[in-house]
Amino acid sequence: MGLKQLEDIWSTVKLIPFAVVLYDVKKHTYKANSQAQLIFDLPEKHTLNKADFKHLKLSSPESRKQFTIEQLFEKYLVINTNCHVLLQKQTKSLLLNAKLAQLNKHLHIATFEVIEHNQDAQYNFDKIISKISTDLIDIQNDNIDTHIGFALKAIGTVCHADRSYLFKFSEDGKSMRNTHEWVNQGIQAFKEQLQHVPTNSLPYFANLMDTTHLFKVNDVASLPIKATKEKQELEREGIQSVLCIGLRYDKELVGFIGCDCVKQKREWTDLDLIRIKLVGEIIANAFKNLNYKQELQRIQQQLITANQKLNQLVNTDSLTSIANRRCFDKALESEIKRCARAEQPVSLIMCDIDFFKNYNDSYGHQQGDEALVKVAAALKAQCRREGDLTARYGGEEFAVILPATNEQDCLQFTRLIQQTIKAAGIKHNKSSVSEYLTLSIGFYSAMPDKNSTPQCFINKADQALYKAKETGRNKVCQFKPTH
Ligand SMILES: Nc1nc2c(ncn2[C@@H]2O[C@H](COP(=O)(O)OP(=O)(O)OP(=O)(O)O)[C@@H](O)[C@H]2O)c(=O)[nH]1
Repeated sequence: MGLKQLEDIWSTVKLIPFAVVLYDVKKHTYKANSQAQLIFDLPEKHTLNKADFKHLKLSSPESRKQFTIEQLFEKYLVINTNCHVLLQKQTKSLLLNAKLAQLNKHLHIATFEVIEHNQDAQYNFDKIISKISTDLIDIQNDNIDTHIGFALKAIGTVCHADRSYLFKFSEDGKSMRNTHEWVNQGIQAFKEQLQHVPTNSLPYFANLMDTTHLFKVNDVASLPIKATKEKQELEREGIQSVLCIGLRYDKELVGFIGCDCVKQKREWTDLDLIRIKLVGEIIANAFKNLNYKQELQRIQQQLITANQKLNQLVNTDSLTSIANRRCFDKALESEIKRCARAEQPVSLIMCDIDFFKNYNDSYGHQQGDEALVKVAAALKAQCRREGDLTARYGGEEFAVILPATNEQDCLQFTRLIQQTIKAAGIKHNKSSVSEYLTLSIGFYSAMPDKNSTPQCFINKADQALYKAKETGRNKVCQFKPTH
């Protein structure tokens, strides 16, 4: 082909109102009109070569496979004369609709139309998708609606729709409900009206959803006769084009995600389909995760409650509901250590009901039990400071741990115990010390050090209690070391 002929062709085709690139297969040279120079950042040269296109990153938006301008002409022309090309520049990316044609044996032509300016950060689809998936991965029940709202807005905007939404089918599949909706400015929302839509009121739609999980209508006006009900409903909502994709949960169809075009019709592209499907799958997965998470939380809570109950059970005396011996042993050990570190005294009181055998014999074992409950409650009521602990040590013997309490304060405390028991007025006609039930009390107060043991405290308080019993009962004795 002569140069003159080429220039003649170029002088015409460069005027096409799109970006135009001409490729001379034989010479491996290119021509680009001013729009193509602008879109591809090409130098304003009469003839270009491969090197002038080197900075371009071209890829297929579906497969992400990269190719050069040469490959676009040579390979893609054979496969497809009409394709989408993703052009990535340094700061932005553009989605182009490319149309390729062979003008003659040596001359190929490509026109490019920008169909999407992806540079707007908010709607860069990749960014949106990664944001939606990250947001929805660790979703909590209280913010799922916000994230779904964002995802619907994103997909609606990216697919140039006026409305996007989620629908859920009822358990029995007999009705559907619009759960989330995004509408573009000036577009009427229909969510409130679409809460209990019987599935059989849209049989054509329901059948397609069931079988293909897809309802794609580029022009509502051209819906077939068998879709009359759907056509009526879509026209009532002012919809010109609609695309709905089924959502599945454990292989079961649970709902669908969809986009409507109201202001103008849309030829839904494969890319629209891929994108809506992707967002739908992310949302369906989020619901799945949320369900798992809620179930897990419920089980965890049950375990925590069961554990708390168990803990309470193993540390509580079943008759008196105060701390049992096990709990006492743990508490005494830790209080001794804590007071040793804080250089504070610890007091241990041991109390034993006087003539309790006689009490049981006289009033019966059951009333004996009731007396034990009353004594336990009276002792517990005196323990008002944090760390104080009353425990049933065994049988009719009780112990009180008073951390950070010296011997004077402990003595005062034992007097209070005596008064409280007296005030309880539990009749005991078989006691030789009083007509009421009384306690013998022994205590030991000391400043613990790192070598102090619980056993040492127990032994000494016990010795004091023994002394109280030996020397008349209904009295308080303190352990004093003999020098
Ligand atoms: N009702 C009842 N009695 C109990 C319980 N645990 C121990 N006892 C009784 O408490 C009595 C304790 O008797 P002893 O150890 O002889 O002492 P005491 O009769 O209180 O005499 P002193 O301690 O010497 O004043 C026994 O008869 C036990 O059966 C209990 O849970 N319920």
